[in-house]
Amino acid sequence: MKILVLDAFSGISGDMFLGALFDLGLSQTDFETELKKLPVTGYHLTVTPSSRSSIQGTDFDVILDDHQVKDNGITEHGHHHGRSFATIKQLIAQSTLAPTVKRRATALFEQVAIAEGHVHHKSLEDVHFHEVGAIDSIVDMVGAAIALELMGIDRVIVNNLADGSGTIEIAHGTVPVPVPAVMQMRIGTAIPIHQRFDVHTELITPTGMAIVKCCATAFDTTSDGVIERTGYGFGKRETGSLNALRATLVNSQLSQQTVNQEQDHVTLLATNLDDITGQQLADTIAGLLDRGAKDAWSEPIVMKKGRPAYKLCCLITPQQQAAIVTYLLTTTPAIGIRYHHVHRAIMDRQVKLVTTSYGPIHVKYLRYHNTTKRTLEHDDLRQLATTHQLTMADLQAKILNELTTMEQKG
Ligand SMILES: O=C([S-])c1cc(C(=O)S)c[n+]([C@@H]2O[C@H](COP(=O)(O)O)[C@@H](O)[C@H]2O)c1
Ligand code: NI
Repeated sequence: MKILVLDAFSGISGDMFLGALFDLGLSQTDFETELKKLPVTGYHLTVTPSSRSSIQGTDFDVILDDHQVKDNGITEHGHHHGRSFATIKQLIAQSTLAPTVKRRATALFEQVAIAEGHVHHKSLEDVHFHEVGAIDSIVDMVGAAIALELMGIDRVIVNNLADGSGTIEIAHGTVPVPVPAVMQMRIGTAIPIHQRFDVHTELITPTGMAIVKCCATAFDTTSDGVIERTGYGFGKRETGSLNALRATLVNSQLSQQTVNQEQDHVTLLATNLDDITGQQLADTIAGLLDRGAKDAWSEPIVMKKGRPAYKLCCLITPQQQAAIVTYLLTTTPAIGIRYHHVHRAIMDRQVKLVTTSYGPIHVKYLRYHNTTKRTLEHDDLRQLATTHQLTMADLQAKILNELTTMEQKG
């Protein structure tokens, strides 16, 4: 599973999010090919590597064509025109974008439209994105959904989310920070936001908040796995300190790689459930792994009165016990959780990205006293097998042979 961890110590905007994903390796060509599936013109994109505080990152910008800037939402008759939420929703629905991208992009627009509607006391149908803002918003929001899809992100975690303080001048006039649309989106959520009183401007824009609200599944948490890459997307505002969003790509399938001990102490939690749905069970297992469980699974059992049921289990550290028990008691029908402290014999693990003639592949090297093993990362193998039109078994044998030759050569 690929997890995107956003370190939002200087907030988040649509531009910062896309800048960070380009810095992580998102292809501009692939991104623009997808974006062109929407009939929107009058802009071009700039993706510029740059440096702030001596840190290399990426500046992303949507540049509007001249007539768009002059037009600024006013027709020659002096009337405001623009695209309504319904028009934009239809534009997305009628495109050839992937269904997951359509769903996510629409959800992002809906978040902003609902918030704007509340703040300005308009119905959802009456919320309009004025022409210039609409192009920028379409690129940022549809772009965010495209970027997550192209990068194969399964989960998003947001840490250290911060906003500034004071007031800013926008088209509406002087507004307080967090800006009204952001404040509105926070209603009904417990998304933790730290307000920085050293920064007297906006750090979280409405688009940034919509990305957080629609895409993030966990906040202020660590994620087990191998950190594959990290990147920085720069913000436009002068904040007096580094204005960047840091994005980190974590591969949780390669978790516990760097355990360098042969025995450890873990806690095994278990609960029997005869009233949980299959969907809830799968979500709970995903939620446990997301919260840092070393492993989580279910076992089919038969309970009293012949009831078919599931035993839900997970392995965690003793320090995680209180938080995970609370999670299970609040999100499942469980009314009690058994726990056991268990010892495990484990192999030393190290994961290396190895370049082979078939492409790069993660290899897990395992050792226990004199016993050694190595395994190839299944997802990488599947992807390379598709690329080279080989069966996975064939490709595995070829790559293992190549590794043996490499090792013999030293
Ligand atoms: O255009 C509108 S209606 C608008 C509303 C609000 C409210 O908080 S209400 C805020 N803003 C500001 O516009 C820029 C752009 O925001 P994006 O999310 O499109 O990047 C930003 O400074 C907002 O605070 C606009
Ligand atoms: Ni507004």
